[in-house]
Amino acid sequence: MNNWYIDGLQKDKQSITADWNRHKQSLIAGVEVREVKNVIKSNGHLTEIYRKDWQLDDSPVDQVFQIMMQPGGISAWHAHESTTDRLFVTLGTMKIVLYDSRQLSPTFGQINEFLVSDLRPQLISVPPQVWHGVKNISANAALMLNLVDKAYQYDDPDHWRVPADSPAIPYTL
Ligand SMILES: Cc1cn([C@H]2C[C@H](O)[C@@H](COP(=O)(O)OP(=O)(O)O[C@H]3O[C@@H](C)C(=O)[C@@H](O)[C@H]3O)O2)c(=O)[nH]c1=O
Repeated sequence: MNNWYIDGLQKDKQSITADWNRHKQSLIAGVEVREVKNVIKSNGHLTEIYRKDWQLDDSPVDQVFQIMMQPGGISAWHAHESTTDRLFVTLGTMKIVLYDSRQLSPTFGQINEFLVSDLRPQLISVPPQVWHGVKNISANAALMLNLVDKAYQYDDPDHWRVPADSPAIPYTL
């Protein structure tokens, strides 16, 4: 009997698996995710960030840079014609959202949403031409590394943007 139902109620769908992995979201074509476990040490912990032998993608690491984001800070939407980003949150918790606008892609129109944190580290490889946006959902400043396969070209940045509230991307950060 559901005589206790009220307007607008919704039943939860599965969000997590029995071993605490996020219920499978099918990845946008070309996106790779590598979950990393923190190695607890007597004086803190150690976290691997990138290894070539993880074979996440075929391209090298040409540059590594770090972004510090204020609490609640949003940096969106970005895309690169030929550069692969590999995003790794080293401090805090960030929401990383991807959108596939590639018309010939098998995952055209798809959104991927990741909650990434130093508590549960992940390396996310974002292929070229996939839109991405990030939001610091922590109460403190967050740090994110980007390990790119083509170093930043000061005189000709491989960087396209649309505003964070662009109706062209069906997601509100
Ligand atoms: C990437 C980069 C930027 N810059 C300069 C350019 C600019 O004046 C300033 C800020 O750079 P951006 O506008 O690219 O930063 P931002 O808008 O925060 O974009 C960054 O955010 C994330 C989510 C991405 O995906 C990245 O590709 C990255 O470019 O720093 C460098 O000097 N060296 C670099 O390697």
